[in-house]
Amino acid sequence: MSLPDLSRLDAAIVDLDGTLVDTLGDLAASVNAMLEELHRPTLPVGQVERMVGKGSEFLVRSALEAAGAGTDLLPAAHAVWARQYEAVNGRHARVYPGVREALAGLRDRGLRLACLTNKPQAFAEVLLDAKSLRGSFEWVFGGDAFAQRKPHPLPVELTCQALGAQPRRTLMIGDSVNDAMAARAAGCPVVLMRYGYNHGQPIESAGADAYLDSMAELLAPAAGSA
Ligand SMILES: O=C(O)COP(=O)(O)O
Ligand SMILES: [Mg+2]
Repeated sequence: MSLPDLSRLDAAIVDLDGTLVDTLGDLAASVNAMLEELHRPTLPVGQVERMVGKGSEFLVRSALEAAGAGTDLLPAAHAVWARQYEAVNGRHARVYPGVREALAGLRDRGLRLACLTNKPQAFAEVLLDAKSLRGSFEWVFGGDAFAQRKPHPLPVELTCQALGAQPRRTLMIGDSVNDAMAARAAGCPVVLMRYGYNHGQPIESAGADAYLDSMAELLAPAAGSA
């Protein structure tokens, strides 16, 4: 476990769901509203949690499978989910402790910041605005911004380019193995938050440089405080 030396970094790329904002309440509410509309059984929140992090198509497909529905419903179901999510986006969501402090501290130290999420771009922009986080980032890139999404390295490489930073000097901050795999393959150091969503798997096996309980630990690693 080695915490990054901020003086050796020019930029940071920050994941959204499970890293900046706890969005599980909105995601579960919208998935279950979709299933109800499709006359399917709803799912426990803990089950929905394991489906978060690989984008909305994966979320909807996994929910349909878990509810015993055929994936031939996928395009129509995704449209239903998107309408439901738009209606609740931000309502049950909360910014994790330490996030605002960490973003301000990273910016104060001269790091350029981008948010890179697998959440659809439009929903990401609305959520970040609603939580007064949009202004912290020079760029916001959603799961539909590029030809590939995390865990593919392409979105990380293109975000580094947008920030004008070399991958080895750009820290990925995430909560799941998708963030770690994308960062590693792009050549970025990576830290993962323990509080997020990792498909029901232990986060410590995700291959990060460090695992944190609060993003604020990046600013004062010795204190280890939130
Ligand atoms: O929409 C999702 O799957 C969540 O995406 P994120 O963890 O990359 O922000
Ligand atoms: Mg995430």
